[in-house]
Amino acid sequence: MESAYDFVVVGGGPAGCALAYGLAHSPKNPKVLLLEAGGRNADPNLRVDGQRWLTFTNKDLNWGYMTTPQVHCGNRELDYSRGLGLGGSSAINFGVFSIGARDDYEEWARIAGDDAFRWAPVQERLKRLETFHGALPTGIGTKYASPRTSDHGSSGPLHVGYPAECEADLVPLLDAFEQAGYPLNPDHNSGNPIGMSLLISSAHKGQRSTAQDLLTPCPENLTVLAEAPVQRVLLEGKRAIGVEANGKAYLASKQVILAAGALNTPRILMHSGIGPKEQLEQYNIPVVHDVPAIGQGLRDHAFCPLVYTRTEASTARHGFYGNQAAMDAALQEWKQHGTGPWTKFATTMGIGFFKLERLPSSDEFKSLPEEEQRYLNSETVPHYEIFTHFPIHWFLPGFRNEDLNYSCLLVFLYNAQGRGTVTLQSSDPNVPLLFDPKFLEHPFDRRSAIESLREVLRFTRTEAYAKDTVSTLAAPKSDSDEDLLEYWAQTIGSSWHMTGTVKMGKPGDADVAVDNDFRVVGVEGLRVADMSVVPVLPSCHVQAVAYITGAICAEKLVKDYGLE
Ligand SMILES: Cc1cc2nc3c(=O)[nH]c(=O)nc-3n(C[C@H](O)[C@H](O)[C@H](O)COP(=O)(O)OP(=O)(O)OC[C@H]3O[C@@H](n4cnc5c(N)ncnc54)[C@H](O)[C@@H]3O)c2cc1C
Repeated sequence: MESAYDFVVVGGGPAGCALAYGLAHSPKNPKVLLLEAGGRNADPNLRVDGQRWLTFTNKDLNWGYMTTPQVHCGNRELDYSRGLGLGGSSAINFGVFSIGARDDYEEWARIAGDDAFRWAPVQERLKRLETFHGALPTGIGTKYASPRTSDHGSSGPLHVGYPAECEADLVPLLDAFEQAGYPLNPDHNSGNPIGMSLLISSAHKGQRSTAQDLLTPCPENLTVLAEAPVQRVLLEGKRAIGVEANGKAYLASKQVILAAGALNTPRILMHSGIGPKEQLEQYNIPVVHDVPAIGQGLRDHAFCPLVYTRTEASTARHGFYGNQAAMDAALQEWKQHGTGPWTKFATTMGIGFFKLERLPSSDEFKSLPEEEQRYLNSETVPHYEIFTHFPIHWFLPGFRNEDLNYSCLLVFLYNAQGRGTVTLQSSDPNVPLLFDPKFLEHPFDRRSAIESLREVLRFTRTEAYAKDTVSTLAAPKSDSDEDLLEYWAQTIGSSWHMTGTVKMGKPGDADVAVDNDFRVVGVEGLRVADMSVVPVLPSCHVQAVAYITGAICAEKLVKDYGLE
């Protein structure tokens, strides 16, 4: 059978779209097919900036995954959402656009043995990806944000930046952090995220940006097929020749690249006979190549909330969220003009990345491998994150109208040392894998959780913050180790930053599934380019890393096939 395409890309998330974009726009115009399991996501009303927190509740746009019961989190099964449809998880995510620490990329380059992943070339690629809108929201001075033009792009397909307006209590809160000893950082996307910053979002002029924006306009040599869930890779011996989606074959003369995300790419590989031999045999899947690492290196960030009601004078949230008519009118305004309160409330917040002074002297830290200690001690790698203004009233069942003047601080647990798994549970390729992130299983993760929450509690008790607090809605009973850990266990959520299930590394390393050219070990013509391969857990909300992953893979393919 003749191949209609040079490249077949599976999955239309940030990585898949960046990859298809890079290939299709290369000078020799190769024929590229992008297959996406979900729909086209064409409805502009899914892009309301202030409603970015709710899109994932739309069942048609979400694979609807849950974790297995988390042993260290009260055996709770946690939401493990993944985006379904063009844009992938970027179409349902919360719009935080953060790129991480330059030392993350230096570490990636070290692990992979390839300078392509170092910070300097990565920053140049990020600049090509974005159009950064750096005008500050009304009332925000350059003290709070002053990004340098040289750190940002001005003509990429993804529009990111600050909104035109922000909530009344944002500046006072940033001031409170500064007064409490947390330094301000003028730009969390400069390569050094340490400090408290004004959030940059994947949104512009009240409208969310998603990976779909990379496909618009769509070049003639790129074919995008929606509603095409791929079940397996088609192989001749150990060479990939195409993929099968709902009984139809799509052949690639050059390469098949899987970009179905960290939870679904391993599923396609395993059902193609590529993965841990014992698991495949247990489900009667003929083994093509035994790759024990596939599905073994799952990492993720987790978070927990602190919530306080605040004085009426300090926030305007009740007046908006407590008034359905005001929200409906605001939606009409957004639909007609793209402006109004839905472009202001919960569209920018404070985002802070910090070191924990006490962590490096803990036994749990000192027990880590030396390389990991060195990485965690490097200048730009934070130990935890604080995120302000999260609209938690939408997520806490029974949240009372009268409590809507509140402040919510999220504490994010970084650098998880636990390694979770994604494993087969059926021989049917349409059945999801089992997802076990093993939250709080590793002693370091528990120590880090305790110390970060203790630190944020300390902040809430400082005069600068506490003066506007009326009552506590959600917080640990005390700051003893036991109470802090128990609070994490009862309130923990995934940040949906799943990473590392088809890990990249140097061939021969036991935990490696792809080499630094994204090639699946032991199989020809097959690459993986999405968050599955990333061998570090980046110090950020990771969509930017997914875009970069797709972009780097495209660059390497363009070079390999002489498409420049
Ligand atoms: C609720 C939520 C909130 C988040 N918030 C943020 C945030 O604020 N900021 C941030 O940076 N990150 C956030 N993330 C994470 C971020 O969106 C993801 O890390 C990123 O989108 C991953 O990109 P990816 O390309 O690897 O995979 P995905 O975005 O998951 O894309 C994979 C694509 O492949 C498709 N696919 C899967 N299986 C198949 C198949 N068999 N055949 C064909 N297609 C298939 C999927 O439908 C999907 O479109 C959030 C994620 C979620 C779910």
